Amino acid sequence: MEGAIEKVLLTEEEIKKRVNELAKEIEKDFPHGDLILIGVLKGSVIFVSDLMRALNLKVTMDFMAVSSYGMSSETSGIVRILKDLDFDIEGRDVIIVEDIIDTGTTLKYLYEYLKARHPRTLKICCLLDKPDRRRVNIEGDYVGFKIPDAFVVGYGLDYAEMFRNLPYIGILKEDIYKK
Ligand SMILES: O=P(O)(O)OC[C@H]1O[C@H](OP(=O)(O)OP(=O)(O)O)[C@H](O)[C@@H]1O
Ligand code: HPA
Ligand SMILES: [Mg+2]
Repeated sequence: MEGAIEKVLLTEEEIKKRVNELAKEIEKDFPHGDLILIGVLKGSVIFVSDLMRALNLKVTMDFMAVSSYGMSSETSGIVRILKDLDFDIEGRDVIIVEDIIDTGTTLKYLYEYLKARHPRTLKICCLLDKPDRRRVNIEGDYVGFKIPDAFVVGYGLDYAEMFRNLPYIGILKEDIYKK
């Protein structure tokens, strides 16, 4: 697996430190807790599980499954909902937890979709942000790292479903996905 990585962009330690900082920012904004974290399957699974444990607050979690990349390294531009929420979010404080904002297509769609259910607040927490690639206007409220325009894997992020289990975030070698 390591042979497919061009360069380590963020080490396990750097990620851990930043996740703890993000948790502190969220605690400051929601001191009374009672938050719903919505993880976006599957990429955010590792991040949401670490973030949740770093939060010293009353929180619950739910998941949505959407897919726009499929087995490719380019977005299809079409977001499909594969699994909706299990719980009502009306009047609740909700944070969407994502691994990455790339073109913004996925989050823009999800944000509008969830906003229509009238949560009290709706925020976005994403570990990675690739601003150079943005196609639609959407920003994270809590952002871990701004990264350059390169296809990254690890810590939940995949290429063709692989590499999600790398403990760090690495840039994938171009010949892996340009074949
Ligand atoms: O800003 P965008 O260009 O929309 O890209 C970001 C989205 O793409 C990836 O999901 P993917 O569709 O690959 O599903 P996955 O989480 O199961 O890997 C990633 O996890 C984000 O959800
Ligand atoms: O750089 C990326 N890596 C993995 N999945 C992604 N989905 C959007 N951008 C990326
Ligand atoms: Mg993916």
